[in-house]
Amino acid sequence: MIRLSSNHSHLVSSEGASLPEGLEQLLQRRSAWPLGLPAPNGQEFSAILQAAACAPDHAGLTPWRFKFVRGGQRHVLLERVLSHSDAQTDEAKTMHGKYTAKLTTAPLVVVLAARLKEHPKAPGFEQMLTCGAAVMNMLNAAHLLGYHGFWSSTPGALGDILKDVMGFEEQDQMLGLLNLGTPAHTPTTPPRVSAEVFAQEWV
Ligand SMILES: Cc1cc2nc3c(=O)[nH]c(=O)nc-3n(C[C@H](O)[C@H](O)[C@H](O)COP(=O)(O)O)c2cc1C
Repeated sequence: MIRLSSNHSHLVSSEGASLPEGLEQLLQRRSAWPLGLPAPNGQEFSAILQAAACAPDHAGLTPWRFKFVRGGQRHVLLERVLSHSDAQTDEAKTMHGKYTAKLTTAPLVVVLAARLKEHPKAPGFEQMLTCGAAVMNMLNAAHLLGYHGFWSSTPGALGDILKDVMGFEEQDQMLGLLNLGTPAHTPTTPPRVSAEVFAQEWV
């Protein structure tokens, strides 16, 4: 059994034994930006994608949809995005630099979407939570493989443009980008919030 340590700063087993290595590793996960090479290789990325399928999924609806882009193809995608009619407004033009950074910094970019269905037992919000869990599983899988990830938004028109350019379906809701790769320097990050802030035993 896992419990809070006496100073509530970390988790220990009830016997005071150290945690399983996998959990110790999980507790070290941090996002990082910017990301560069190396990126997960094909086999590693397959495992990362498969981790999405381990998300809890009420009624087994598989409500997440991803399209990914890597290497030189990121620049092909960027060109299609920047030349899209929705990217020609004055407002959108001010975002071109941001779109460029978002799509071409990390070596592997997964474009995330939710494809929700009507279901009598699994309402849309549950399906959306499943999508979040699927992405979180991918972040954790990447971390366990020694890479870093960064989940980022698609500001302005970027989400809708990617939806169109990459061939998502009309009903898909864009959920941002999962960037994968390796930071140039190990990020220094603040400590995590203590579990007692958000979880109390009800007695
Ligand atoms: C859906 C979603 C979108 C996000 N978009 C951005 C973003 O565009 N820019 C940003 O700085 N952080 C964004 N974040 C937060 C980062 O992904 C990251 O969680 C944050 O920097 C904290 O790092 P940590 O994961 O190590 O706690 C987003 C998070 C989520 C869940």
